[in-house]
Amino acid sequence: MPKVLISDKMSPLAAKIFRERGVEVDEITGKTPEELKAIIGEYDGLAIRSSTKVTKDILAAATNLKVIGRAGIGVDNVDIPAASAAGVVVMNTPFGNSITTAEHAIALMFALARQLPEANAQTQAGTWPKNGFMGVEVTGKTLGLIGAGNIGSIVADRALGLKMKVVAFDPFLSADRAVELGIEKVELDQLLARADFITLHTPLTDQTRNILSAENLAKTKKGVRIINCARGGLIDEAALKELLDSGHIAGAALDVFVTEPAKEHPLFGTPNFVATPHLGASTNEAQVNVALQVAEQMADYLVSGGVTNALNMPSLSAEEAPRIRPYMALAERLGSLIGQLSHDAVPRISIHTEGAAAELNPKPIVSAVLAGYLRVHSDTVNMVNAPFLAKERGIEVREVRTEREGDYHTLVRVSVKTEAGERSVAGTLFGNEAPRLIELFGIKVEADLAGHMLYVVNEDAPGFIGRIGTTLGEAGVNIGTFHLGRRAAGGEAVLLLSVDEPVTPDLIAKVRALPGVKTVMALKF
Ligand SMILES: NC(=O)C1=CN([C@@H]2O[C@H](COP(=O)(O)OP(=O)(O)OC[C@H]3O[C@@H](n4cnc5c(N)ncnc54)[C@H](O)[C@@H]3O)[C@@H](O)[C@H]2O)C=CC1
Ligand SMILES: O=C(O)C(=O)COP(=O)(O)O
Repeated sequence: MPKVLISDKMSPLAAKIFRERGVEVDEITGKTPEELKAIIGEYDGLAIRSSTKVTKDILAAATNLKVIGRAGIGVDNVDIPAASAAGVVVMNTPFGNSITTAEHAIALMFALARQLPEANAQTQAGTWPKNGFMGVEVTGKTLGLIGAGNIGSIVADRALGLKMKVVAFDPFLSADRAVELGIEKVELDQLLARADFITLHTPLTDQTRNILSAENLAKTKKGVRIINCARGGLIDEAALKELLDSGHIAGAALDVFVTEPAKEHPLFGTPNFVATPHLGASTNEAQVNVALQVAEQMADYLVSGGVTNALNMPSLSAEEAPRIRPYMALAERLGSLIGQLSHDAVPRISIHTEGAAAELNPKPIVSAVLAGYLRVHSDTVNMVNAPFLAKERGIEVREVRTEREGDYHTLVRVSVKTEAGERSVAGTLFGNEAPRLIELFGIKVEADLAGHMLYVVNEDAPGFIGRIGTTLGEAGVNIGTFHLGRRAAGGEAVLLLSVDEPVTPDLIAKVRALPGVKTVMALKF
């Protein structure tokens, strides 16, 4: 039974779902990295929020780990390249807490506009500060959105409802989408110059880190109010403090900090500064959504191999899975075959799908080819880390699709670039599910690729088949299937035999000694 560790506070529904789906679950929160390292080796799955940091070091100790599930959106606390290299799928729940987080941004905007936290504190302290808190209306003001994805678009919708004007900087926002959202797409400098309120809704990446740098903060309109419910690290906190102190920035509300938990901070106590402890996603509704979703997704993967919302692997929906799985098996065997037959590193692998195969999502097929190819040289390769490893090894991966059918209703061809030129193998599915090799280096040969096999290239000449049968018989090796192909009568011929036991070096030597044999190799699928 697969076993999952929930290492951050999560709705009890997550554990309930895991158990219902036949997954054993432990809930152990608040561990230090060292403590987590000591126990992570026992688990197949790790369910987290933002507190657990899944570093390279933790992953190195996670010898059984197959999936990390983030009950939330941001995955900057997970070393995704290291997880990919270790073959661990990383999933998140991209929509479950977006409304809640957008609402928090709007709440913080009002908190700033009317200085609610300080007015509340002073009122309850008994000073009745009626004249101390002059606010601003949001109606008619310009809201500058940095990042107009899921959360940013919801914030925009709510802000338009509040009669604000919304301008957005997001290089990936299309003009059509901006029109659909009723917002104006602008460059960052324009946003900085025009916005009365600025709210951030991008992930933390190398491109977004410090997007509100000291230099950019200095370009903002005097009296601007800034809200960050996305990630610490997007704003230069020291520059923010200076500009709040100088009065250039009229207010700032941060839900997220460069270092969390932020138990002390130079900004604390600054007038017009509002802080919440990373509460963006903390509503009953959002936490139920993300807990249910993460547990379902992780259980799907651990129990049946379904992949949803993975950040380092192509998704495979429940509808797609039955159609695409036989292709993945075919693709993996073709990748493995060409890997076993090519001795040198290849600079390029091309995957060509034709006919019915070309209508499918190509990503799982490509990943399966690469996994089959690379696994020849490493036991730790799988569908998750194969594209990553191929990139690391400098292998260019090309994908070509031809929807028109050729000789076969459906076909997958894998070609590698070698010093001797392009070499390719091709296969099809019989009855839409049984993988069959149909072509090997330009020679038509129809074969199952399964179990232990012997691959022989020889000169096509009478008597050869008898001699090879005798050689194997004398060695006590039972032949399962026998497949033949040749370029032309009397030319080069290919023989693929499946045998019941591993092919020994001794048997290879005996076959190699037969007249007319050019190449002999043991293959394994
Ligand atoms: N405070 C909290 O508790 C929560 C924080 N978050 C944070 O909010 C972030 C955004 O979430 P979603 O809207 O769901 O993500 P999303 O992926 O739907 O949207 C992000 C947007 O940022 C844009 N973007 C990327 N690079 C950019 C750049 N250099 N400049 C401007 N825009 C850029 C993207 O094009 C995209 O439209 C998450 O990555 C997470 O870090 C999410 C949930 C809760
Ligand atoms: O979903 C996100 O990206 C969040 O930042 C929410 O974080 P949390 O799950 O509340 O620790």
